[in-house]
Amino acid sequence: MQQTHFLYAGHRMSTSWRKLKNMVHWSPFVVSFKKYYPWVQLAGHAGNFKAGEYGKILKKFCQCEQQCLEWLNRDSLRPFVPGYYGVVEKEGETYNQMEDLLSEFESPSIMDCKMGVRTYLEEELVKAREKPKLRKDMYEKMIAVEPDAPTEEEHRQGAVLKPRYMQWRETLSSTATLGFRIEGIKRADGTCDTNFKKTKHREQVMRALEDFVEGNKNILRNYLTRLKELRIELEKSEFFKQHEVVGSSLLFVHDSSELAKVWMIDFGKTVRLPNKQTLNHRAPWVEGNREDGYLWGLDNLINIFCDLVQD
Ligand SMILES: Nc1ncnc2c1ncn2[C@@H]1O[C@H](COP(=O)(O)OP(=O)(O)OP(=O)(O)O)[C@@H](O)[C@H]1O
Ligand SMILES: O=P(O)(O)O[C@@H]1[C@H](O)[C@H](O)[C@@H](OP(=O)(O)O)[C@H](OP(=O)(O)O)[C@H]1O
Repeated sequence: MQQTHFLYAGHRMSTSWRKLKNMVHWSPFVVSFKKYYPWVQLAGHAGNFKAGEYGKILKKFCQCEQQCLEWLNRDSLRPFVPGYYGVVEKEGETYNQMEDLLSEFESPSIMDCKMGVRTYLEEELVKAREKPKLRKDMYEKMIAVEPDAPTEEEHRQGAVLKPRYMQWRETLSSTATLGFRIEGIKRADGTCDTNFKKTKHREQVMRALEDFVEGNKNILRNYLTRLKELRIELEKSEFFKQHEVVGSSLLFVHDSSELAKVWMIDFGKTVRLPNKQTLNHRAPWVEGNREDGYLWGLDNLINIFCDLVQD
């Protein structure tokens, strides 16, 4: 894999072009909507985004995401997802064009929370069993955080399977115990933190959230209201009932005017269930039932916000 060095967010990084993770892509471009401002990508794959039309961004095309965004734009969840504006070709690449959720804010603070108890699809598990693919990059990411985490065999191979890596990340963070995890935070002053791999316990999450809102109770209350509204809509949504929602995030955005909103983003691994099957998104996952724990995670998140508001 080709290695390269370059600067993002003021940090010198050494990594591959193909998969560049766990860093803030601080202003990969400037967007315009009433004003010009640097766009921020808190998580996800580098190079996935580009500036779109006025107030819009382009994300590398993924058919699964396109289908979800089209449906969601007609569903009761519409106020909680980015507006979708179709497929766009630019410089030989295909993109989904969507609303830039940052555009209505002034120097926004941003947080990405990955939802659910599971971050890989059941079909990924099946594939990994049929055709095991050893990942050296994931082994390296693993030992960088926990040198003793790999088994003897994994150490010998210098590689791990993807589901093994994903499960390790889930139990190291709050995904397995709370049904969500913080992926990254950008504060109003421009400082960023994507070092939440070991943020696992309720108290650690509470401290991170308090820090994110800088102790502002009005912002906490506004987020709590929005999260409760989202839960009501999720419980009614036809889309939500009929999909396994994995690897999707809630994007929290607020600014000093105390405007605070939350949207669902990233539907690259949100898959329609076969044969009219439905999920309740709270039942524990056992392989085959496809439950994702999304609502269980949202319940926990709402509980934590309630406690913070009352503190
Ligand atoms: N519509 C949007 N408006 C504003 N910011 C967005 C929007 N969509 C994504 N982002 C930013 O980009 C980041 C990555 O988004 P997303 O999770 O969709 O990318 P991805 O490359 O598919 O991620 P992953 O690798 O986790 O699948 C988010 O954390 C957020 O900072
Ligand atoms: O956050 P980390 O620790 O860097 O780990 C990555 C993270 O779990 C992504 O969600 C996942 O992409 P998908 O959700 O798209 O599977 C990616 O897999 P990948 O390297 O195979 O893209 C992992 O490397």
